[in-house]
Amino acid sequence: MIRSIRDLDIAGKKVFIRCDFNVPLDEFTNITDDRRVRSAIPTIRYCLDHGCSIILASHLGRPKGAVEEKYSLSPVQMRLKRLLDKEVILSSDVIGKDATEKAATLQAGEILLLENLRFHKGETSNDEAFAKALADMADVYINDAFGVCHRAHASVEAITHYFNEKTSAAGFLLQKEIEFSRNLLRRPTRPFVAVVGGSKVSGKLQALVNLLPRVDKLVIGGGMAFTFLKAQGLDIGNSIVEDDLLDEANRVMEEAKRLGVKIYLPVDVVAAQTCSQDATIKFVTVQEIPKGWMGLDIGPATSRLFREALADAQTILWNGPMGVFELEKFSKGSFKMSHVIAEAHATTVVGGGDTADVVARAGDADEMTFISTGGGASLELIEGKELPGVKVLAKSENV
Ligand SMILES: Nc1ncnc2c1ncn2[C@@H]1O[C@H](COP(=O)(O)OP(=O)(O)OP(=O)(O)O)[C@@H](O)[C@H]1O
Ligand SMILES: O=C(O)[C@H](O)COP(=O)(O)O
Repeated sequence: MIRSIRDLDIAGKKVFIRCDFNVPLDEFTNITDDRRVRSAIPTIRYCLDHGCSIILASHLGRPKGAVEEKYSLSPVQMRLKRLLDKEVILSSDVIGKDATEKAATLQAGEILLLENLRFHKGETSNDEAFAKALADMADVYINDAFGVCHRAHASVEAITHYFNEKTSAAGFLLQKEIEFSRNLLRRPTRPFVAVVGGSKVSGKLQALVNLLPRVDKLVIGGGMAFTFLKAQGLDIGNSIVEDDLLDEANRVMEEAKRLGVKIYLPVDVVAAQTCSQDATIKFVTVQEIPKGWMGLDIGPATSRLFREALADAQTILWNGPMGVFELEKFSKGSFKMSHVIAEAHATTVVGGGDTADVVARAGDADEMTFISTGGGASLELIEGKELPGVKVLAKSENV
């Protein structure tokens, strides 16, 4: 069991809330799906209702420990202002003079958003000094960032070393996510089919290995598929691939065979020489991707194959788009997948920032049973792993 914000006495306190505001942005840094921001509102409102001053913190994208303007949390600040109908101050640094001064003078009812945590290298290295500097800003720590709970990062893990059971807990979103995944997906109605795609192959391959004993079928599309296709000996041109994971991909396929889990891979793709909206495209089988071309979406035959694979599913878990859906030319496979899952007579669970964006753009959000704000995090939870960010907030006998 996880400690809840409701278990704490937060009245009038300065509360640090770790959120996952890692939202999809377009080329003009407009937020294309604000689900992760909207999902944080109940916890923020609860703190406001209890007379707290609030420090919000999040990462956005994967800057490498230095400031990169395109990853500023400024679009999130604007969206929060609109959703809360309230001023939200954005600090210009993370633990520097601006952030610490603004945090120190924050009054009840005021909200400070720290700049992107990953602008500081201490975040991803789970650095104690960085975590302590964050912790020193507040009296209470709340984790509401389900999407990043699988990362032992400073604002998720090390920071909890500076709080105790009476001053740290999970927010409402984190509690809801954990409850849902644990209750429903540990005892799924069968057939249980997992559909995975996207581009984070290294981050999600291990999750596939652990998912195998739990699922009946595994559908692999998106950028993820090419590591598997290459492992099978196919020439995939310039498609996205992780060459050092070919053996691992083969092991997944062997293990699936041993367990009787059927794996479905693309049979055709939409290929182009460049990943751009004005690129010339070709529909080719996976055996015929021309040299110098790359697969950027699943093709129509694959969409049909995947639809058939899902026809008898009673539980569907989808994580990772089927193609580069951000560009209209390569979005059809992802939208078709969204429609198929939305129409299925099954319990349907969607996870991941971009995957949730696909579902929203396809107009299918209301048809899904549950849309998780976590991608990698929800996969790891469903595999049965203990997430570092959740473990540190476990309820003990004394609370
Ligand atoms: N064939 C492909 N080639 C290159 N990139 C691809 C391909 N298919 C999908 N992608 C990219 O994958 C990205 C999304 O993958 P990702 O694994 O991050 O999914 P997600 O739903 O955001 O999950 P998470 O929340 O864990 O990040 C998109 O930006 C999309 O353009
Ligand atoms: O989008 C996500 O899955 C989370 O925000 C975690 O992001 P990360 O994969 O860059 O750690």
